[in-house]
Amino acid sequence: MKSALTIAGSDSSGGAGIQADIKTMCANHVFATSAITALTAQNTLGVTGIMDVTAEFLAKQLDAVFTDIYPDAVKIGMVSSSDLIEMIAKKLKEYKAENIVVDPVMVATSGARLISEDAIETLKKELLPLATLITPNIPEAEVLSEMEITDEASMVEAAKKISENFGCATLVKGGHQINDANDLLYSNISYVWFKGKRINNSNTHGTGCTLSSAIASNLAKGYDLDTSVKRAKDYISGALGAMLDLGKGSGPMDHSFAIDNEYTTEYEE
Ligand SMILES: Nc1ncnc2c1ncn2[C@@H]1O[C@H](COP(=O)(O)OP(=O)(O)OP(=O)(O)O)[C@@H](O)[C@H]1O
Ligand SMILES: Cc1ncc(CO)c(N)n1
Repeated sequence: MKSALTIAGSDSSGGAGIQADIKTMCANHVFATSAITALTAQNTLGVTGIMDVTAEFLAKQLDAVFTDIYPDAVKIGMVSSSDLIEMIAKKLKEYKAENIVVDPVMVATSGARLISEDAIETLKKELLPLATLITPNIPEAEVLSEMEITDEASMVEAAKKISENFGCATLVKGGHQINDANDLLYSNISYVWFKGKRINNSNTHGTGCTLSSAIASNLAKGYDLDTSVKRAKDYISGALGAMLDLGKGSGPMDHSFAIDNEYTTEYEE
């Protein structure tokens, strides 16, 4: 069985972060290992507390995983401080990690800030150049490209800028669009749209974490980038379309849809 490592924060409500990543990897038939960057006290209404691990303890987790169950892909999510980002970059280089998907998490669905201002600079300098793929949502793509995104043409322009600046592929996610949910993949000087029908479901807690973990899972299984994004887009559409409604705010998605219905057949290896 292939394995994927998630380096991310814990979400006590189970909808985003490490918990979403592990559920997604499992449902995509990949063994999930983890290195936790922070604990968050969080539910569908918001984040009430964040406690970072130390860089030394993060390094211990990464050493434990890389020296034993070497990952076929790595997904990186919430990393709030510069010293943690620097440690991750150091370890990814040391262990020659491959298939690295970076979800540049900045703000939670509920609006809470999950990265410090100075850490954004470290992310750009140290981590993004190591990525195979970066998966910003529209506000994150605006920060990384230093331009405004107002339509599909500016999504393409921003994705191109990010790819050129950091030397990797970029998927600008369209979850924040008004009418559509179209994601744009820019890689090797060309681009492709992954068109999604917008699902009328306000329970979108953890969509970004889930999508990036599904992409990492498919890369771990050996699919090329385009196919991995296509399969991940199908997965997120299924998980959102299952219309789970838990909690008092923007609730989590249903990962068991992939186990319960014919979707399993498509994803069986
Ligand atoms: N209502 C929706 N209907 C269909 N697809 C959606 C919807 N909302 C988000 N998506 C899809 O979910 C994926 C994640 O996109 P989104 O832009 O929501 O990421 P994000 O903002 O990083 O997520 P998060 O809320 O976890 O931070 C994308 O593939 C996007 O197209
Ligand atoms: C731990 C964690 N990571 C990422 C997100 C982004 O959705 C979140 N809300 N919580």
